[in-house]
Amino acid sequence: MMDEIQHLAEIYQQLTTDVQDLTQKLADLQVEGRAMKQQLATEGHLDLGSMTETLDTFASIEANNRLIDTLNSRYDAAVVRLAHAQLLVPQAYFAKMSLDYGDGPEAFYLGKVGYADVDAHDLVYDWRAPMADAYCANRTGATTYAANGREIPVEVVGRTQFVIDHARLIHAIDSRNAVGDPLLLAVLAQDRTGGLQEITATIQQEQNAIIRESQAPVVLVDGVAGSGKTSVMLQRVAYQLFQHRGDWSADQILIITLNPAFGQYIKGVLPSLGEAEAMTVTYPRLLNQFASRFGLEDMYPDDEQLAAIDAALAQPGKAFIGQVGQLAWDQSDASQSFLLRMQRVWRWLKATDQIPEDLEAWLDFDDFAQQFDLRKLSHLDRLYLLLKLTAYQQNELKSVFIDEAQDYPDAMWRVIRSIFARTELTIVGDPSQKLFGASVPIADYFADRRIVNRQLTTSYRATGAITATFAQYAGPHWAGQIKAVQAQGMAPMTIEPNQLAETLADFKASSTQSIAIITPDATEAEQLSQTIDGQLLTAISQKTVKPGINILPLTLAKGLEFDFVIVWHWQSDYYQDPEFGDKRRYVAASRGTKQLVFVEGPAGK
Ligand SMILES: Nc1ncnc2c1ncn2[C@@H]1O[C@H](COP(=O)(O)OP(=O)(O)OP(=O)(O)O)[C@@H](O)[C@H]1O
Repeated sequence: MMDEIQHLAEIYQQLTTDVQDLTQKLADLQVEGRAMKQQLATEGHLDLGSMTETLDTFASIEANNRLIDTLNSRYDAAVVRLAHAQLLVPQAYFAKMSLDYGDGPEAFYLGKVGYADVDAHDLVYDWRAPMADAYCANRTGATTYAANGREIPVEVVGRTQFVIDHARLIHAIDSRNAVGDPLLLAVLAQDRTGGLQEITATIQQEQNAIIRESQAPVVLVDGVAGSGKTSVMLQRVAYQLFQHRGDWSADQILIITLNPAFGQYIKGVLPSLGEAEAMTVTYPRLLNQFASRFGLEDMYPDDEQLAAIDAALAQPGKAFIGQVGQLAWDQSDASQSFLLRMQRVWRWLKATDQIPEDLEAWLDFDDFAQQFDLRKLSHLDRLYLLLKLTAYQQNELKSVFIDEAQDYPDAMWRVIRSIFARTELTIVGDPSQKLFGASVPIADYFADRRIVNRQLTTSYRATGAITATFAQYAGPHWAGQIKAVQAQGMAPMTIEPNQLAETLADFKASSTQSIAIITPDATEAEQLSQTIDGQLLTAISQKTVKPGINILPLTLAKGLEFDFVIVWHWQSDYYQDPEFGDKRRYVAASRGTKQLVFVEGPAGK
C-alpha cells in the first residue's frame, strides 16, 4: 500500500505540473503564432522578377507554410495532452495489472486515457489499449490478447482496483482476494444526479465483450432492464473512436435515440471519457434530414407502406416511371426486378450527366402505385422509393448506434438497412420493454450482413428487491434469467393516492438524489404537476432529468433511472392491458435504483 501511495503521489505531481506547463505552453504558442503571422504578412510580397527570384520566393513560401504547419501541429498536440492530463487529475488510474511476458512481472496502470511523460514512457495506459482487454475480460493466469492482428501470450499475475480522489488513494483492492466486486457495488450505490455516468473502472466481462466486439459489422445486443445496454453502447463509441483514431472523428458517429430527453440524458458521457460528443438524433428527425436532401417535405413516420414497396421493387419490371431515361429502361433486362432496372436507369443518367434537377418531378409516383396496386404514396413512401432507386447510401457515417431498438417499427429498419448498408451498426434493446406496436425480428433485416448476437442478463441498476419485482413482469423472453448484483434493500411498497405527499416527504432525498413520479400518460403528468412541486417532463420538452422530483409519462421515463420511483396509477387500464400491460409494468418498475413505490388507483379499477 505504501508503494501505491508513493506511486500515486508521483503521477499526480507529474499530471498537475504538466497541466500548468501545458497551459503556459499553449499561451506561448499562441503568441508565437501571432508573431509569425505578422512577420509573414510584412515579408509576404511576391518577388517575381527573374526566374531564380521566382523560385526563391516559392521556396520561401513553402518553408513558411511548413513553419506554420509545424506550429499548428505542436499546438494541437499540446491541446490534446492538456485535455488528457486534466481528465486524469481527479483519478489518474483505476486499476493496475501485473503482466508477465516471460521476463518477470511488470506493472501497467489503466486509466480513462493513456498518458506518457515527455520521454514517451507510458505512465498510464488507455483502458481501450489491447492489453487492457485482459483486465476488462477479468482474466488471470496464462492468457492471450489480440493486438495488430496477432495473439500475444501473457500471464496475468495480479490485478488491483483503486479508488482515487486526486492525490488521495482511498482504497486499493486486490481482485484475487475480493469477494464479489466491492468497487462495482460501491459505484452502484451512488446517487443518480440526473445524467448517465461512464462505467470504465467497473466494466463487467460480458459488457467488455460487446464494447470490444470487432468481428462483425452488425452487433445486436439483447439485454434485461438495467443491464448496462446504454452504458455499454457509449463505452463502445469511445472504444471505436480509439480503435480508429486518426481515421474516424466523433461527427462520423450517430446515435439514434427514442426522444430528445434521452439524448440529453446521455450527454456528457463521451466527454467524460475524453472524447467529443457524438451526434444524437431521433428517427423522425433523421427521416426529415434525408427528406430535405431529396427536396421532399415533412415526413410522417407512421404514414407508410414500405414493406409493400419492397415487395413491388422485387417484382419483374413493368412500365418505366421516370421523365428521362426511357432509353436505358428499354435496353435493360426485362426479366430483372423493377428495382434493378430502375437502378440501371439511374446509373445511366449519372454517367451521361442527365440527373434531373428535381428528383420528385422525375418520377411518376402515382404510376408506380397503380402498377403495383399500392395506395397513393405518402411522403415517406416517396423518400424510400427515391433512396432505393438511386441506391443512396450514407457512407460518411462510420458507425451508427441504436438504443431502445425494440420500439422502432418495421419501416425504420427498412430505411436503416438501406441507407446504412455499409456502416457499422450497434443495436441494443430489450424485447420485453416494447411499449407499443407489432414486434419486429430485427436480425432478419440484416440477414445479408455478418451479425453478432449478445445477451446481457445481469441487472446492475437496482436493489435485489426491485430487480425481483420487475423480473416478475419480464415475460417469457427472460423467464428465470434475470440476475441481480446488488443487496436486497427495501421491499417495494404500495400506497393510496392520498399518501403521495407524505411518502415524498418521507424520502428525505438529499440534494443529489432524483425522484420520479411515472404516470401512464402526459396528461396525467400535467395534472399531477399542478399539485406536486416538481419538474414536469413531457414529450415535447427537451429538459433533462434533475435531482429532486421529476414528473413524467412512462414513454419518457424509458431508458432513464432515478434513486426513488413512484409509479402513479399502477392499477390503471394502461398497466392492465392484455398485450402491453406486463411490459409497461416491467419498464416502470425497473426505473428505480433504491426504492420503489406503487400508487394504487385510479379509484374503482
Ligand atoms: N459495469 C458497470 N459498472 C458500473 N455501473 C454500471 C455498470 N453497468 C451498468 N451500470 C449502471 O447500471 C445502470 C443501468 O445501466 P443502463 O442504463 O446502461 O442499462 P440499460 O440496460 O440501458 O437499462 P434499461 O434498458 O433498463 O433502460 C446505470 O446506472 C449504469 O451506470
